[in-house]
Amino acid sequence: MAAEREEEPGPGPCLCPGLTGGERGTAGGCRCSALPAPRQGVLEKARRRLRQFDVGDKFSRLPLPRAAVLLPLTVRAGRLHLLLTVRSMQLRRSPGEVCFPGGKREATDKDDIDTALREAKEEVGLQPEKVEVICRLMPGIDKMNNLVTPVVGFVEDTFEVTPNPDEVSEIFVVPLEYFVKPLNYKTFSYKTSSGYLTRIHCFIYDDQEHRKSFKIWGLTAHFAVFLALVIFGERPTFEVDYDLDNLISSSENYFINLYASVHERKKSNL
Ligand SMILES: CCCC(=O)SCCNC(=O)CCNC(=O)[C@H](O)C(C)(C)COP(=O)(O)OP(=O)(O)OC[C@H]1O[C@@H](n2cnc3c(N)ncnc32)[C@H](O)[C@@H]1OP(=O)(O)O
Ligand SMILES: [Mg+2]
Repeated sequence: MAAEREEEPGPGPCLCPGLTGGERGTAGGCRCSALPAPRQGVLEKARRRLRQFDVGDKFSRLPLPRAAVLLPLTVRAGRLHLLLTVRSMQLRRSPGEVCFPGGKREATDKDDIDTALREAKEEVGLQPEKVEVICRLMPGIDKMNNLVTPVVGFVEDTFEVTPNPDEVSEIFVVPLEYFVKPLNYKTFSYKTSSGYLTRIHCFIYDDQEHRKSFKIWGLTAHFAVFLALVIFGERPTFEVDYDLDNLISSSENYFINLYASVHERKKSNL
C-alpha cells in the first residue's frame, strides 16, 4: 500500500524528545525533523499523552504465556490513523478476523517490544527501524489466555506494507477518532473462558480506499478504544468499562479483575 501524502507547509523543528536516547524510546534514529510542523504537533501531543500511560514491564512477571501486538499510528491529512490487518483464512486461530500485527513471544525476544516489532516485520514487512516505539499500554488477555501487551509505535505514512500472505490477507487504516466516535457500532456482553463478564465493542468501518467494510471487535477493538481514550482524553459516544476521570487506575483495575478470574480458574482446574 503506497500511502498518499497530504499537502502541508514546510518542515518544522524536531519536537521529539524520545529519539535521542532513553531506555527504549525508539527503535530507530531520528528522521522526524523532516516532517512538516502540523504533523509534528499531532504526534507530539499524542506522544505526551501516551507516555503517561506507559506500563513499561510492570506486568512482565505474570505467569501467563505472552504475546504482543504493535499498534502502528500514522498521520494522514493531519489526523492520526491506526493500521490494522485481516488475518489469513489459512490460520488455525481467528481466521479472517481483524487484528493488529503481532503474535506469540519467541525465546529470542528480549521483551514485548521485541515481539511486537518482530511480528510486525514478519506479517506486514514493517522494518523495526521505521517504528518509533512510544510505550506499552495496559495488557489484555486473549481467548487462549495469552497475556497480550499492546506496544504503541509511530510510523511515517510513506512506508510500504507488504502483507505476508501466510498470515495476513489485507491491511487497512482507520482514523483513530473512529474508536471514540463511530458511525456503526454495536456492543454486547461476553463471558470469557474464565467466567469474567465483560463488554465487547464491535465497530463496522466502511473503508473508502478498499471499498469494503471491516468488522473490528473483541480484543483488537478493546485496544483501539483504549488507545483513542488515552490520546484524545474525550468521552466516547458509547459506554466503556472505565471511569474516564480516572483512566489510569480504572484501566488497571479492569485488567487486574480479568487477570484474577483467569488465575482463579487455573487454580480450580489443578
Ligand atoms: C472476545 C475475546 C476474544 C476476541 O477478542 S476474538 C475477537 C476478534 N479478534 C481479535 O481481536 C484478535 C485477537 N487476537 C490477536 O490479536 C492474536 O491472536 C494474538 C493474541 C496477538 C496472538 O497472535 P497470533 O497472530 O495468533 O500468533 P502468531 O502471529 O504468533 O502466529 C499465528 C499463527 O501463524 C503461524 N505462523 C507463524 N509464522 C508463520 C509463517 N511464516 N507461515 C505460516 N504460518 C505461520 C503460527 O504458527 C500460528 O499458528 P497457531 O495459532 O499456533 O496455529
Ligand atoms: Mg500474528
